[in-house]
Order: sequence, then C-alpha cells, then structure tokens
Amino acid sequence: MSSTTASTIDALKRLRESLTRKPPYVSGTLPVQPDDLILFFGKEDISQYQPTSPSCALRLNYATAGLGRLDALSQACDRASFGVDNQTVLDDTYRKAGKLDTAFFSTPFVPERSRLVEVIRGSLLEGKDATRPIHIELYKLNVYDEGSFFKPHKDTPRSGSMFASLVVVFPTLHEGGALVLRHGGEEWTFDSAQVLASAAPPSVAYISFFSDVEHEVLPVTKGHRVTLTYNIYYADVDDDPNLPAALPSMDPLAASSHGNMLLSALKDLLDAPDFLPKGGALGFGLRHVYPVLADPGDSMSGSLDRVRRLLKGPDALVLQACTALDLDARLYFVYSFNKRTPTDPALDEAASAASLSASASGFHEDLGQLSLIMTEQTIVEHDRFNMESSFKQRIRWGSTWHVEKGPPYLMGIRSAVVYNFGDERSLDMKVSWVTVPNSWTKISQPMLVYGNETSLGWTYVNVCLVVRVGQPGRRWAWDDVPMDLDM
Ligand SMILES: O=C(O)CCC(=O)C(=O)O
Ligand SMILES: [Fe+2]
Repeated sequence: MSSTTASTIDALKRLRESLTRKPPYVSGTLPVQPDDLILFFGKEDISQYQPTSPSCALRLNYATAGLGRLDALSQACDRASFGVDNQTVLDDTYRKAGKLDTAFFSTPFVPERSRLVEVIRGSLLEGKDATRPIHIELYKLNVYDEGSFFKPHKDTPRSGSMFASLVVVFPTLHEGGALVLRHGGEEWTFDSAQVLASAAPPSVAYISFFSDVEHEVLPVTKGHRVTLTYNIYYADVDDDPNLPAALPSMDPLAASSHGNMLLSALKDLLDAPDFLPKGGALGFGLRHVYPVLADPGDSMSGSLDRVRRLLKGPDALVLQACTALDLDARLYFVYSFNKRTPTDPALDEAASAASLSASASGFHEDLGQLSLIMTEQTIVEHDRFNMESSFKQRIRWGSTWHVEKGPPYLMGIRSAVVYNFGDERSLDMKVSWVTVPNSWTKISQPMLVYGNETSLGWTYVNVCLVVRVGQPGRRWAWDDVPMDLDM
C-alpha cells in the first residue's frame, strides 16, 4: 500500500471542510416599510357581516398592538396541527400554537418584493444555484402565546421542487420562542426575540433554512410571538414526475469563495499522484435529503434527474465542482435495512443472501452492521409492503452495499462494495468516502416522520454521489478502471 503525502491529506481535509462548514440556514433582521407591519384578520365572510359583530375583520399593527389586539388575534386562530406520516395530529404536548390559514388574513408584506430573495439566493444557495429563480409561497400565520412551542420536526415537502422554508417573526413583545436547528451533528439557535430587540424599527426577523433540517421552537416565556411561514420552491423545476427533467445546465462554477475552495481542494486531491493511484470511485454522502413521491409513479429514473436539479447548498456545489472537472458523477438513492425486526424473516433471509454475495467478492465486511442498497430508483411504500416479491428479488441480484473500514492512508474514509441495482446486471464498485451520509433512509421499519404537515405523498430520501475517476492525469478516463480494485 502506498503512503500518502501530507499535501494529499490536506487536500482531503479541505474538501471535507468545504462540504460541512457552512450552516444550512440564513437569518437576520430585515428593515421593512411601516405598512408591512399591518395585518388584517378575520374568520367571517361578508354574508355574516353585521356592523356590530365583533367577528368582522380586525386591523392590527404589530409595532403598536397592545395585549388586547394580540389576544384577539390569538383567539381567531385554530389550533395548529402537524403531520405524523399520513396522519394529521393535534397534540398539545408536541405542538402548542395557534394558526390561521391564508384565507383568514391579509398583509401587505411580500417577501418576494423584499431583499429576502437576494439574501436567500446569495447565502443559502451556492454557485450557479444563486441565480436560479425561486418562488416564495405564503403558508400560514402562527401565534405562539406564552407556553407555546413546536417540538423537533422537518418541514414536509409540499412538492418535489420545494427546498427551503422561511419564517418571518414580527416585532410584537415577546420573550423565548427561539428556533433551534440541528443538522449533521451540529446545532444552531436563532433567538428572534433577542435580535428584534436590537433592530432599528420598523424591522422583522427572518430565518430561512433547508426544509429537511430538523428544527424546534422553544417555549415562549412571555408575550405573543407572531410569525408568517413560507415554502420556498425552485421555479425552474417541473414537479410532474411523468415529464422527463431537462438536463441540468453546465455553466462553470459561479464565483463564490466557498465554491472555489471546494473546487480547488477536489482538484488538488485528484492531482495528487498518490491518491487512488489506479483510479477508483469517490463517494459523497449528501448533506441533505431530497423529496421523492412515495408512490410507484415516482420510482422511474426521472426522479433522480429531478433530485439532481434540486441539490441544496454544499450538495449542489460538489456536483458543480465535479462537472467543472469533467468527472463522471452519478447520484444514487441510499436505503438501509440494518435495523431488522426479528419478525421479518424475509428480510433476514435477504440480508444473509446479500452477505454471501458480498463475501464471495472478497471483501471483509463487518457483516450485519450496515447493509445498504444503492439504487437509481426509489424504493417506494408499495415495494416495502411487498418485500417478499420485489425487495428480495433485488437482493438476489446483489443490490447491496456493505461498508467496511477503509485503509489507514485514506484517513478514515470508508470503502464499500457497491452492487448496482436493478435489472440483472451487477457492478461491483469500491468507493472511497469523502463524506459519509448523515443518515440512511430505512426501509425495514415503518418510519414515523414528524413534519409540520401531513405527508402529501412526497417523502425525503437519502442520496449519495459517486464520482468515478481514472488514474492521476487521466481522472476523466474512468471507464478503463476496474471498479473492484484494491486501494
Ligand atoms: O416559528 C418558527 O420559528 C418555526 C415554525 C415551524 O417550524 C413550522 O411552522 O413548521
Ligand atoms: Fe417547521
């Protein structure tokens, strides 16, 4: 085994850092026009209107509203529900807050007419994505009274092109209610009450984050926290799974220091003669998860094309860097079935068949630790219930992926055997992992997903990027490299 020079190890470190360093959100305060702080709200329609009725629409100014007006707003709200898979749940121990649907309020504040579009594109999106058209859709008004909160959840994808969420917090008197985000083992806190207290009026506080980032609203300890929430979509992605997605555009990586850092680290790594001297495959477990339709209609290969155009933040950057270097980069959905229930003999049998075929190819996996399926198609709910017939069938074709510890010179990069999925072809590939995915989409146990909304058929799936490279100096020439080489 060849030894690796310090500069190669440094390039690898820089590559990893550029993928994991940047937080998955952007937040701050936004100066607004005085009129942006006006809200009209009411539940009755005009036919019910009587001049003396207390239920006709009320006008409220967030900057000056006293407790009486805010209480009236709170009383006009319904209890906010949330989604656990396909169920809509009202549960005060998980989410305690009031909500108004868009039919019951109106505000002059429109994020698409503010600097927020610029901020979101410039800070949350990366490289060439920073110029893509986005659409910010108003979703709900929420009121968090004293004692209100929302426990950890991810925002349910409303469609295949939704990638982020926006929360705007208005300057009403309140304390507590900080938003805590967690992703990839890190945690960030955005205390909107605190930032609003030091912002020059009239201002609102905002935070926009990738919707698959777990987040939680801590209890409000005083006053009323009033928010508008929005769903953010790419406006250039077609959601119809039956339409073939257009090819991504191949613009050069836009000038961004973050993108440049990643590109130069990847280039340095691949230029190093001692890194994968015979060629091989680099694996990037993507930092984010992506929405696919949870029904058989989306299991066509088009769904990966759509994901390709939806990549978020560092995930988009790594694909752009590979494209800029003319590398062969392919996306795969990743599923695990390591947490088997003992009551599922079909899976146990499938797993041991997979182990057998893996050891037959000469690797020393820690069998049973982690078995993954890498596929170009989604494994949909329909298949999960037909494990016996379809899933097991695929296993028989060797569609599993076992992770073993990598050679020391790769500094803890894991290598793996990848059997291509589907049909009857099978391809062995040994992958050197630059980043191991944050998590795997489990297919063997019913997964309870806490969302802010009932699942609408879209579900999040883990994805990885496998980049095949040839020998140093000929990294683009991957097709003359056998994929089952020793590293
Ligand atoms: O109010 C917030 O800061 C976040 C609310 C939220 O997570 C949601 O409505 O899904
Ligand atoms: Fe949320």
